[in-house]
Amino acid sequence: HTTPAERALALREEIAQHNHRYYVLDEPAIPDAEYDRLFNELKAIEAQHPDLITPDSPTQRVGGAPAGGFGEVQHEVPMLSLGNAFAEQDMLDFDRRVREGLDLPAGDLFGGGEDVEYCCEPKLDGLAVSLLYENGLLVRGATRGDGSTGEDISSNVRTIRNVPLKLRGEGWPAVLEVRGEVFISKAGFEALNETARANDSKTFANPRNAAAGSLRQLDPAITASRPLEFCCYGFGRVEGDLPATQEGILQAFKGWGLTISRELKIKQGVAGCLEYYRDIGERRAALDYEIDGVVFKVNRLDYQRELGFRAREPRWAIAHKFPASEELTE
Ligand SMILES: Cc1c[n+]2nc(N)[nH]c2nc1OC(C)C
Repeated sequence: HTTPAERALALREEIAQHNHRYYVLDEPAIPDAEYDRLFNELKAIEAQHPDLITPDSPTQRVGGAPAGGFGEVQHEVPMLSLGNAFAEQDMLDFDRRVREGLDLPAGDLFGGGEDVEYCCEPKLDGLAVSLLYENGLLVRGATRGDGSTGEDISSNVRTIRNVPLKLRGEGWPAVLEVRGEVFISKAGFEALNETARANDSKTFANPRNAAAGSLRQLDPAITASRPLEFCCYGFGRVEGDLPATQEGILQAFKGWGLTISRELKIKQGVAGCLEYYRDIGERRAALDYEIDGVVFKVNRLDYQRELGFRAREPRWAIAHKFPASEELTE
């Protein structure tokens, strides 16, 4: 015999597992009807015993609109933008500055220089967002804003289905601020505009605008109706330990139920970065999300700290952008 509290806990865990499989792994294990039955059973128990409702319950994804608009959030660790590389020479200069900044031997025509290891991934064309987890629970979401002050969009980020309300597994820091991109896929964007046309309401110019417009709705139920997704790319405030490399941190995030880029790769030296840039450039049209470049980050965290940030952007990271596309938006 299980008590309502035990049954509610078991259902929360089982539903969280199915959410992870469906929205993060894209490998559902049960038909939607079975999922709905579990969800409705939990809603019924919570209706009879409201004291059993917890913030990480899947029934709490779509809350009420924040009274009086979005509050402000001060970013303890500024959310800076990236420096850009446009031509190959810009990448060579970036890598040289990195190696000089780390006092690594430059080598000569006959080699001998030590390659810096870079963590590479596509630069999603969405909206930078910060998610704050305390003791594994999602407690706040915020936009980048001007990098120091953003908007509190906690009730809206909770509706993004691949954002875990509670981190999975164990070993996560007591305080973990995850940073990443909120975006809408190309397929999600087409479907959204198809629906807008059918309802004679306004269509969106591009997926980035659609994501921004959807995130800044005061009513979370509207946000919840939009096909928003989140992909992590970094971190901000941390109280506790993280792995010693960019790639190790992102793999840890994946183990905690967060989504990272499937295109994440480690490359050696600037030659490896240019190879990655060409490869993603060739496959760009086939990706199901819009990107405006690729991002290279020095993989070792001790090197990142040693290089630090220039006035407004890190010395240890750069976005290598694709030429702006001339074709008109639809
Ligand atoms: C602004 C930004 C944007 N992006 N996008 C990716 N993929 N990585 C990444 N890193 C960023 O900033 C780093 C300094 C963490």
